Amino acid sequence: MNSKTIRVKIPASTANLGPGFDTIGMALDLYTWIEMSFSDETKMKLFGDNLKGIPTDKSNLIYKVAQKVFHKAGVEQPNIEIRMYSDIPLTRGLGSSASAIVGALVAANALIEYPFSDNELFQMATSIENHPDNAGASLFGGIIVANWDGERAEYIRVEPNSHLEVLAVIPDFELATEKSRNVLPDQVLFKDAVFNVSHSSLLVAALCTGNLELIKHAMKDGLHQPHRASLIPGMNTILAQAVQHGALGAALSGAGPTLLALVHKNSNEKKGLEQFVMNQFKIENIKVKTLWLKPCLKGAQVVSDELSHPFHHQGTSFKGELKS
Ligand SMILES: Nc1ncnc2c1ncn2[C@@H]1O[C@H](COP(=O)(O)OP(=O)(O)O)[C@@H](O)[C@H]1O
Ligand SMILES: N[C@@H](CCOP(=O)(O)O)C(=O)O
Repeated sequence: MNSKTIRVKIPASTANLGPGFDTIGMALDLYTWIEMSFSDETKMKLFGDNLKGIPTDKSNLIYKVAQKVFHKAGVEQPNIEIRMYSDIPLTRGLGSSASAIVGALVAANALIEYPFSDNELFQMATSIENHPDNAGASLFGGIIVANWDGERAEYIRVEPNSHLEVLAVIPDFELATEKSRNVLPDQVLFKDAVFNVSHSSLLVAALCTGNLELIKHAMKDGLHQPHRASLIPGMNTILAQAVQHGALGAALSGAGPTLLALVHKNSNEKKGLEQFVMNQFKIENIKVKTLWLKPCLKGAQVVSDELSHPFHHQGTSFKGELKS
């Protein structure tokens, strides 16, 4: 057993981008940090408010995913120490589970000297998370267009246009992905399928060519957002009117409840858009937090500089140890 400590920084992700259900994802500059090392006994320490309620025993997701990597590599159930901090809120549609899974895979793989390629990690991440767009975005950064047939995932990474900025509006209630998937129908009408194929294809073409003006026509969905609207009061109005208030396009982020607007970074309507969205949620008596984010170009990275790690910074968003 080696005595090194691996530190990994993993971006959040927004899935679907409207019509690209389970297909189009984008990494965002909001991060989870994981430290992993071999140890005499298994220990976990969680830092910061966002990880409240996460188990610190062997049922922990990071622990279980890391053990899958060790098992696949023929390393039998080592004890590990895990330390983790996250700025990504849980169950809000910003891919916290995918970032955790990707972080565990990357950290465990690095700890045992990289037996698995990035593509093998992508296959493992997708088979655990089930959403290749979240998993791919957290692993590779940028925009990921992906598919998953239940056995194998394919993806293409698209470089986000440098003018893109993102307004994330995060309601103060949780919505588990499972609950938000349970409201979806088993079957859809042919015309709704055609609507989504055409809009999703147009969106990918717009993102690939940097045609930001097309986004407002392309970022429309008839497959999942209408069914989820009852879970997010105010969503329909916001999505219908965001473009009039300066957004390039708007969508439910992942399974929600976060709403996401794509915005030109030089737009002079940013404040107005933010105010509009906050007002709509206020009408519904829902408290929200707004974050201006950028697409994250880099995926999960092993960080060698110990001082760049938030555990070692005082005065950042680090709030202290929760439990050990
Ligand atoms: N850093 C983490 N460590 C352990 N488990 C995590 C972590 N982040 C997320 N999870 C698990 O994933 C769940 C949230 O997943 P999900 O409902 O898909 O929402 P999200 O949109 O945030 O991915 C959490 O309730 C928790 O069980
Ligand atoms: N395509 C999935 C995306 C789930 O993403 P999350 O960030 O909410 O976990 C869906 O829409 O159900």
